[in-house]
Amino acid sequence: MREEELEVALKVVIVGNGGVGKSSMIQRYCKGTFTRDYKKTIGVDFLERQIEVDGEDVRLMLWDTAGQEEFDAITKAYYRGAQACVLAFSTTDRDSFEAAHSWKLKVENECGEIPTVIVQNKIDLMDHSVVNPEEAELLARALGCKLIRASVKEDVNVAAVFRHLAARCLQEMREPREDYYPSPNGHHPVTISAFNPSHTSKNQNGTIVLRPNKHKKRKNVLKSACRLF
Ligand SMILES: Nc1nc2c(ncn2[C@@H]2O[C@H](COP(=O)(O)OP(=O)(O)OP(=O)(O)O)[C@@H](O)[C@H]2O)c(=O)[nH]1
Repeated sequence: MREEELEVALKVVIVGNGGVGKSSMIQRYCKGTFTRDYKKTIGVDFLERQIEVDGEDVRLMLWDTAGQEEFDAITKAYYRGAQACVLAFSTTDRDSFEAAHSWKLKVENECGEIPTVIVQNKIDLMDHSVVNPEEAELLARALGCKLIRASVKEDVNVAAVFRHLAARCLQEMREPREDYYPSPNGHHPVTISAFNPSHTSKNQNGTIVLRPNKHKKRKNVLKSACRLF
């Protein structure tokens, strides 16, 4: 298998206060549907979608986590092993905007620094906005993240969020290429996946599963994973 045939699987967590549109975003992106009903997420949910980025197949595994605090203890266990994060707040919910810092910290505590996009959702309701544009930009700058304004309802910029994250992750994976050690028999790994949390292993199909250690920076995780081969 040649290097350019690597398949990449990325675990992405979607976080943010209850009602900001996390489940809707994943449904929109993976199923192309939108519903006006609000059914709060209990614990976590999961959907996936395959896309092509820079000629590479990328499998995005999207973890929808409950925004309500009552589920905090359950959801944070599911952050582990995530390689990218969508941090969402709602245009019409001031609390959700102000909670962004603490969501960022919660994810950082479990995953270290991972590529994160801040999504200001519900921009179709801009007339009722409680967050001014400069504030949103300041927040993104303070957290060192890209800000994307989106409307899941109108399907504006939803795909852009996931495409951006996938591209960032691919870029990070390519960075340590000079440290990439081929296996003793000269074969390269078939698949790189970050689906499972903690440490690195190879499954029966020859798929390489990256299992980042808690608090470990992703780049280092990738480096050590590559060194195994
Ligand atoms: N107007 C508008 N409504 C939206 C948009 N996205 C989601 N909604 C609505 O917002 C409500 C909450 O959406 P959910 O996707 O359930 O929110 P959530 O963040 O998953 O909530 P929890 O499961 O409690 O964490 C639903 O009634 C959606 O229809 C949007 O872009 N515009």
